Parts: sequence; C-alpha cells; structure tokens
Amino acid sequence: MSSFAPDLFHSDNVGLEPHPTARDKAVAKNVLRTGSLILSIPSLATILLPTEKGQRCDCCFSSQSSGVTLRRCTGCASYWYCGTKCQTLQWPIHKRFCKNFNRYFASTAFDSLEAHEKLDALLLTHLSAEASIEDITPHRAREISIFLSLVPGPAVNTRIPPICPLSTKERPTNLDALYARCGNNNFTIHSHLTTIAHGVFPLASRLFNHSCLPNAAAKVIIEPSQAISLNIIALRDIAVGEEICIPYLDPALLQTRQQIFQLTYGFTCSCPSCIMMENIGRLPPLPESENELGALNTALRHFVFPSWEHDASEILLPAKPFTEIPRSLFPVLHESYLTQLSESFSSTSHDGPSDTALDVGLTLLALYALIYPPNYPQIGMHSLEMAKTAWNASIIAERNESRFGTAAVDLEKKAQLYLRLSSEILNVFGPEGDPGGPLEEISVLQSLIHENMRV
Ligand SMILES: C[S@@+](CC[C@H](N)C(=O)[O-])C[C@H]1O[C@@H](n2cnc3c(N)ncnc32)[C@H](O)[C@@H]1O
Repeated sequence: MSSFAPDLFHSDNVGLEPHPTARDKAVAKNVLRTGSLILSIPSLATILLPTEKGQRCDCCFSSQSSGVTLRRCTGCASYWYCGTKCQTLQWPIHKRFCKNFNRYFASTAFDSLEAHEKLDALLLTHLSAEASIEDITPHRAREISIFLSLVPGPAVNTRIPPICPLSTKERPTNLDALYARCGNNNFTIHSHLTTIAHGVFPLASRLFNHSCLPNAAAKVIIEPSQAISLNIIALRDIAVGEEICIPYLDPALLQTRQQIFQLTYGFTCSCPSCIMMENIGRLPPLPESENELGALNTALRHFVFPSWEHDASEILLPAKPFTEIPRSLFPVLHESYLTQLSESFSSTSHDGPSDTALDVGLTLLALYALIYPPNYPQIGMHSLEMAKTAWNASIIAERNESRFGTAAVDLEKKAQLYLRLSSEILNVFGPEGDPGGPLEEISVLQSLIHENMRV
C-alpha cells in the first residue's frame, strides 16, 4: 500500500505516485525542460568532511579560499562560522552539544571509529539534537517528521555509533529510528564535483528514487549566510507522468553498483543499464596485448562517435544508447578499463605527451558518453579537461613551428570543439558549489581562444 501523502509538499513540477517496490515515486506534473530547476530542497543536517573543517563555515559552507573570514565558536572551539548570521542559524542545534563536544571528540569511543563511522556519528549527533529541540519551528518539525517517515535502510549489523551527549540528561528516544534512516538517505555533497560534505535532505529522499540512467541530478547551492540547499535539475526533457530519478551513486560503477545498492539501500536496480549488465553476465576479459587494446579503443570511438574519422568537428552527443553496445565492445564495461583510461589521461595531460593525452582522452570521452546519460556533468568536466589539454598543446606547437602552422591550428580547433561540448553540457547542470568553477574556466578559455584569433 502506498503511503502517498498529499500534504507533504506542493510543487507545480512534481507529484507523488505509488511505486511497486520503493513505496512512492516522483513524477513530472508538467513537461520539465532540459536544465530547468525541478525543486529546491532545504537541508536538515550537514557535516563537513574532516579535510574541509576549519576551511569552510560549518553552516553555509562558504570557503576561506573564496575570501570569507571564519571565526571559531568560543564554546567548543570546534565549529567555525563566517558570521553571526550563520552562528545564530545553527545555535538552536549546536547549543545542545557545544559544551560536551570537545570531550566527546577526544574520547576513545569516538577516536576508535572508522572514518565513515565518525561521519555517521556526527550526522546522528546533529539529527538527534534537531529531533530533541523543544521550541522547534514548524518548518524544522516537518523536516524531522519527513525524515522519520522515510523507508529505513536494510537492517545493519553495526551498532549505533556513540553520539555526542546532548545537554539533556536523557538519551534521545528516537535514536534507533534516526540511525535506521541515516545510511540510505545520506547525500554526498560536492562542490565542482569534489566531495566536501554529507547531508540529509528529507524531502529529496522522500521523493526521488535512483536510476543509473537518471533524467535529473542534485546539486548543492552554497549561499553565504544561508543553510545549504539542494537543487534538482532536469538533465533532459522529462515528459508529463515520467518518473524523475536521480543517481544515488556514480553510474560508472558498472560492476559493483548492484552490490552497493543491496548493502546500503536494500534494493536491486532495474534501470535499462542494470538490466543490460545483467543480461551480459560475465564480461569477456580485456585484451592483454597493446595492439588488441588499441583496436578496442578505436572500435569504441567508432561506435560512439561514428562520424569522427571523417570530420574531426563531429563529436555528436548524445551518443548511441548504452543498450545498443555490440558484443565485441563488452570488455570496455570492466571498471578497470575506465580506471586505466582516466589514470593514463590524467598523467599524460599533465606531463605529456599531449598527443597521447588527446588520444586516450577521446576514448575516455567515448566511454563516458556511452555509460552516462545525456548531459551528465562528468562528460562536460572531462570535455573541459580535453579543451585545456588541446589549448596548451596548441601553444607549445606554436612555439615549435609557427603561429599559423597546421599543428597549432588543428589543436586550437580541437580545443574549440571540446570547449563547445563542455559548455553545452555543463550549462545544463548550471553553476554549483563554490563561486567560480568549471563554467568560469570555460569563459576564461573562450576569451583566450577568441583573443588569439588563430582559427
Ligand atoms: C531515498 S529513499 C527513496 C524514497 C522512497 N521512494 C519513499 O517513498 O520514501 C531510498 C529507498 O527507496 C528505495 N528505492 C530507491 N530507488 C529505487 C529503485 N530504483 N528501485 C527500487 N527501490 C528503490 C530503496 O528502498 C531505498 O532504500
């Protein structure tokens, strides 16, 4: 039976309908255009990664590197804020554990936890502080009640991690219920696709199921002096009545993702990509000889970008659907193939030779375009790296031959092509995280190319 709740939220874009196994699903009430904002969702609790602690405001995540001055909380000296607005925003929760935090943080009980358990313990501390506020606002009360109404994760054998004692003497009564929902409703928060934090966004959890070929994606909005929120963006046009899905983890984990879904979320994904992987079964091994591997790379590029050999300006996206991949290309679905390509691209794009970087990078682009859905940000980020590599190579070629030499001009054309692709894709997802980022890099490189006027 569905627990469809009409009063849960109101949106002109999203409705809730029963789902055969995941209780409910979010469906489009209108045609949702590519790149449009579907819904903006507030956070209930957020935790910075240890590497970001002291570098960002614990409330709004504004970063010191973007010019913000941080001040420590004088009570615990462990939380940093960019100003009184953020400190005041967090105080109703923070005051519940501020005085006990240092002793807790230095305790053996906390110190002996694994890194991921520490994050769980801190998130649970924040959630239990939220859930035990007496003078709670109606908005926060609603968020907590949505969180407690979520489908719990699979029963875990692990014990509840020790949380920081709250200012009340009693142990929070609903700790088990809160913890049961932590694992499968914990969003990884990125800035420019680098993980900086974890967070709980109850309405996002309540609404959006997972797909490995999602039609939407979540991005974090960092606004100075405001709590973190999550924007859900349409990656392609979504028809009325179509389910809106987001990725719970990187769809490129082709071989291991089902295991993670089972362990963390307790479901088996049945998206077209997972059905395809299941039908393929055991993957044929990757070739060992350089020649055979080279032939496989070329075949992959031909399949994904059929017109590339005839016209270098023709990288047409979206690529062929993943479900049409021929048997001869099944070895490219090994996760190790993607790892090898990205390691090779990363080292050659930094240290050269640039022609190898551009060659490997094109194969990697083909693989990304095959396994990710259209407009997936990783495709655009990689295309931007390709544009930078081609541009740097064109400058070096110019020094070695002449300003209008064929090599320099060809490389500049490549830089323009990859830049156009990355701009088209990343503008769909739009700005996210810290100020600056890939969209700003694109416009800087566009001006450099424009000023050079070689092509
Ligand atoms: C974040 S919640 C999704 C919200 C859920 N639909 C609801 O009604 O509250 C995550 C849980 O939904 C279920 N789920 C999400 N995506 C699914 C999918 N593609 N197939 C089956 N179950 C899914 C799993 O039980 C998972 O632990």
